[in-house]
Amino acid sequence: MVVLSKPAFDHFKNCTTFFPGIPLVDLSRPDSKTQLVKACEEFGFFKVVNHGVPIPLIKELESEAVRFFSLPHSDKAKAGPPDPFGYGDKRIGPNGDVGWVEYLLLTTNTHSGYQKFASIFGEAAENFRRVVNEYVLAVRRMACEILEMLADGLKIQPRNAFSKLLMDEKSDSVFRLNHYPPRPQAQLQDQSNGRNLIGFGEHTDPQIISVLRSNNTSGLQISLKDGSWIPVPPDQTSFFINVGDSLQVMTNGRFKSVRHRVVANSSKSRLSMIYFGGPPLSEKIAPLAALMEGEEDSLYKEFTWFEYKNNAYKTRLADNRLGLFEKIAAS
Ligand SMILES: C=C1C[C@]23C[C@@]1(O)CC[C@H]2[C@@]12CC[C@H](O)[C@@](C)(C(=O)O1)[C@H]2[C@@H]3C(=O)O
Ligand SMILES: O=C(O)CCC(=O)C(=O)O
Ligand SMILES: [Fe+2]
Repeated sequence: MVVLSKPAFDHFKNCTTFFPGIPLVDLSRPDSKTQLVKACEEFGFFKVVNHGVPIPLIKELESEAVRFFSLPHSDKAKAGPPDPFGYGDKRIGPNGDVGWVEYLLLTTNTHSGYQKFASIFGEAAENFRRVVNEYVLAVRRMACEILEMLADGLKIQPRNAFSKLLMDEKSDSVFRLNHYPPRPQAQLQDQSNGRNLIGFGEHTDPQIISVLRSNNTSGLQISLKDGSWIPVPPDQTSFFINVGDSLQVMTNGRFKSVRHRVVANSSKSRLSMIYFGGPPLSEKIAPLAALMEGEEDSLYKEFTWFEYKNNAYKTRLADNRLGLFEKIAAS
């Protein structure tokens, strides 16, 4: 007889639909575009292998991040508070969200995110900046390939309809390093309340696409349509891809932006690095005409990425940010 641990039992008890597992897409396979479309429609989330991002580059960035987060708190705090860029500790965003996490948030299209960093960390910042830049270029290339395969899979012309927004020199993309310290010993011992320590509260990402890589510590979970939470087994040599709110709108709801969160229940620290590929601020976010069938209406009112982002920063993490822009209000 198979005996499930309590968390595993609770997980299956709460699931009302059969979940076949996190979709895995091998980007080198000829049929990957079909699998990508299916994963974006069903979950808005999938894992990719054969991604072409060099493992030594990933490891180099990880070492830099570990070095930064190992500094005394008073040193790291000099690169904060986040405005929204810079070093942050526990507070996420401007509206009262907190998590068991410290982070560094950087913009990828100007050097402004590094300015306070550089003035504090001197030469060490230079190497850090070089590695972040190389890494961001590599993951952006992969994100663009995925977006082009998705355009092919959806039979959209031109195939760079999505990816050109990330390649635009004014693309408003963001890069984030999250460090979740090990759960405090006292809470590890107190298993009786069974409560999760929230590392990063549930939310959807506002941008087009997010590319996440973590070390081998678990914690990330995605929400299925029935509201159940599925743990994502970590894999440090693969990437996890999220559909963001903007891609949901551009596909008129065909692709779903996935709700996700991080629980920090581990005795090991979790380190994640996420590239959020966004459009230029002036870009109009609307369903692509090539995708609209027959008399199909847009599910969303028109807005620019500037308007969406501006509103996002007035919301709490768990809020449904797309609700305000839906033509028929969400129930
Ligand atoms: C609570 C917040 C943090 C966030 C801005 C917001 O007001 C709502 C969206 C949040 C989010 C989630 C995905 C990314 O981590 C992020 C950088 C983003 O673009 O939107 C964060 C924002 C943040 O941490 O500044
Ligand atoms: O750190 C993680 O694994 C995910 C964090 C996340 O979802 C985010 O920063 O938007
Ligand atoms: Fe996220």
